[in-house]
Amino acid sequence: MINKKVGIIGVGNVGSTLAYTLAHKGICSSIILKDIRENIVEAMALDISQSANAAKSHTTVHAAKNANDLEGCDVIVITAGIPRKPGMSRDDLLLTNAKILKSVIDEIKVYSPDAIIIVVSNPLDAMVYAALKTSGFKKEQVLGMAGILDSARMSHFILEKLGFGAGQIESSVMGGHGDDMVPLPNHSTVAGVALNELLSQEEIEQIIEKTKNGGLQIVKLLETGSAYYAPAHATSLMVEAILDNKKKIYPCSVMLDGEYGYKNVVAGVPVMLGSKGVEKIMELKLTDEQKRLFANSVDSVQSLINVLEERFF
Ligand SMILES: NC(=O)c1ccc[n+]([C@@H]2O[C@H](COP(=O)([O-])OP(=O)(O)OC[C@H]3O[C@@H](n4cnc5c(N)ncnc54)[C@H](O)[C@@H]3O)[C@@H](O)[C@H]2O)c1
Ligand SMILES: O=C(O)C[C@H](O)C(=O)O
Repeated sequence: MINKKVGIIGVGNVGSTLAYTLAHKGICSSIILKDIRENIVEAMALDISQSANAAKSHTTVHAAKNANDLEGCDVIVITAGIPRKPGMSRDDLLLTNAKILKSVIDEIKVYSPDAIIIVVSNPLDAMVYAALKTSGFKKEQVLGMAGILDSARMSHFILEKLGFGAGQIESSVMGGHGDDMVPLPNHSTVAGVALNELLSQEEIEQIIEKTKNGGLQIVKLLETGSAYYAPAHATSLMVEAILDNKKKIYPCSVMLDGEYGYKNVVAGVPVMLGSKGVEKIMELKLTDEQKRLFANSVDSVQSLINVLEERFF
């Protein structure tokens, strides 16, 4: 924890909630916030710093005045970009957010070339690819947050159906963070009990569909943007695992290099996180049907990458 610095670029709903969460967990010595909305980011930094002081946390929180305030970050989280609104898919954000991401990466390259980068902006997997490509950083150094969120949503829907098991549900979701993500019921348990011993196949299918639509459900209700409490908490777990070299295994969006039979494409898979970032990719045993669904999801990410390659890079 000593002398660990976290940068958050994009201090809207997810970024500010993440800053608040990290400041209260006290897992880093300083947090630096950067956004194009200068007054807003200053207000956020003041408010979050004051709440950290109320909580007697030793984490300091500041707004970046200049890009060089990002110097020496151990981890930088990128949430800069626009969220979708009702009627939009995450993929509709592709070119707008890629442009924003590139400008952010240009600064990180100069001031924090050794930072581990966690991308949150959507469409997530394509943004991780864009961050890797524009930064030229090692593939271990750049990853995306989505799998922890999608798994938490699956746990929520399992709990909703069962009515018991709160805090004891382990769910697993792989693939791209899009409409064809791949929930894995056979790798999900309640206090170690297999899901199919607790729920019928039909109930499990309903949970899978609800999980895939979990983000959209909130977008429709909010009307002005997308979820942020669960995304921020999920990101804080990744930051913590990296800062504390915890070697925790979480589903994260990473560049595949032969794992699961794919190369040069990004998708969500279980990853060991430590101070070097992505320290290991774990290969789960998938059924033939899950392999087919994963291939489908990877294809969707690949088609976004193809658009970036043709129209952006
Ligand atoms: N990966 C996931 O699971 C996940 C979950 C939630 C949200 N998201 C995505 O995260 C992104 C942010 O969501 P949000 O709800 O916080 O949106 P938001 O609109 O509340 O915040 C985005 C912030 O980015 C800032 N910004 C824009 N351009 C910038 C730039 N060049 N430099 C610095 N800051 C810049 C904006 O000023 C704004 O404060 C969206 O793309 C959303 O789709 C992803
Ligand atoms: O749904 C969205 O657009 C935001 C995010 O990807 C989510 O899943 O909550």
